[in-house]
Amino acid sequence: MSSREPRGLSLRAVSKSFGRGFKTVPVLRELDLEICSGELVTVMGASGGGKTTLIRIIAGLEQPDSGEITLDGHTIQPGDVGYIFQKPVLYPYLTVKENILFGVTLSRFTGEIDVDHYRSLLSILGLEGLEGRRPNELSGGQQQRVGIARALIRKPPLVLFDEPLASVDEFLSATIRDQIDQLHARLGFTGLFITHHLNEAFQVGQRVAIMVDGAIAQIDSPPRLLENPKSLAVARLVGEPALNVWSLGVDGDAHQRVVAFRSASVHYGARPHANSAQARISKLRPSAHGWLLDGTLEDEVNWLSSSGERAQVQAGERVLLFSPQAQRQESFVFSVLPQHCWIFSQ
Ligand SMILES: Nc1ncnc2c1ncn2[C@@H]1O[C@H](COP(=O)(O)OP(=O)(O)OP(=O)(O)O)[C@@H](O)[C@H]1O
Repeated sequence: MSSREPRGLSLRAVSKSFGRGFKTVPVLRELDLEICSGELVTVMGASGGGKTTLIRIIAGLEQPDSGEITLDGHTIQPGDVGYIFQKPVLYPYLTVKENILFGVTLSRFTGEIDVDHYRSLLSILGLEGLEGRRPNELSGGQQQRVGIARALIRKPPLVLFDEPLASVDEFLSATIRDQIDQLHARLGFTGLFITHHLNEAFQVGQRVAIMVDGAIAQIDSPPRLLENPKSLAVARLVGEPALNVWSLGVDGDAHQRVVAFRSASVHYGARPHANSAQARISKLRPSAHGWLLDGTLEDEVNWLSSSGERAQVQAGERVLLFSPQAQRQESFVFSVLPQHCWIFSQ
């Protein structure tokens, strides 16, 4: 491999549509993604957005219509990939040990069984003592961990996780996430973990790729995604606590402009400030993460950047939102923390 060839997983302009003629549905649209060698990245996106299609294509289970996919500069071979399915696919008549070792004993992957590696997988995944059981004698979470051990037994350089925690509760999910992190630190594989849960996306791996309309809209660390989403679609997907989106009308280029802010950043009882924008609240709706506010801005001057494009409200600047009740109850005033407030043109 020449020094100019990329290390890690590289996807360039990968496209995929399903169906034919008028019924063609584009699922991936010239998707680009670069993952460093040894990095674990989560891909988060809405349900039905194409995440499973993406990793099936990387694994060679589905063919792309166009685009290029390489691992460390080479075409990916079946033996390069460990695949963890949403629902573990275990052989019902084989024991836990036989299921885990199945891949090593297959003739095309013939190799020595690394007993130390096998033992460390059992230990990290909490499967010790269960080796003689069959899948129907295991809980769903234990079956999923057997599936993870089976995918990792050959130490593949690339590991693909297809929403493996979708059907376990949050407590167990947190335990398995921690085990996946330990395995990644120990084995150093390049990994892609797909999910539509924000918690999972933020707690597994180093960076999160946000998938919107069949492409990666932004790839960043969790704090950067929270503080500086590049578009309204990204802000909505990382929008727990709930995101309020208000129209600011149309700009000079006929783009719709909106201001978006998180409910959790709304504070009550703040004092008016010289650098404030005012708004009337027309409706308050409760959500699990705070109030969702419908309203109209009365003074938007301080919300605009000098270029008139998307801007984050300046640090130290206060944005005040007055509720209709304020006229009757003088102290009913909201303020929004500026670092959780953005302007988008779309
Ligand atoms: N083999 C197929 N034939 C036709 N359409 C398909 C096929 N596989 C997937 N699709 C469609 O492609 C779209 C993306 O599906 P995909 O399973 O990749 O999404 P996803 O993001 O993984 O969803 P989820 O999070 O709900 O699992 C869906 O509209 C789905 O119906």
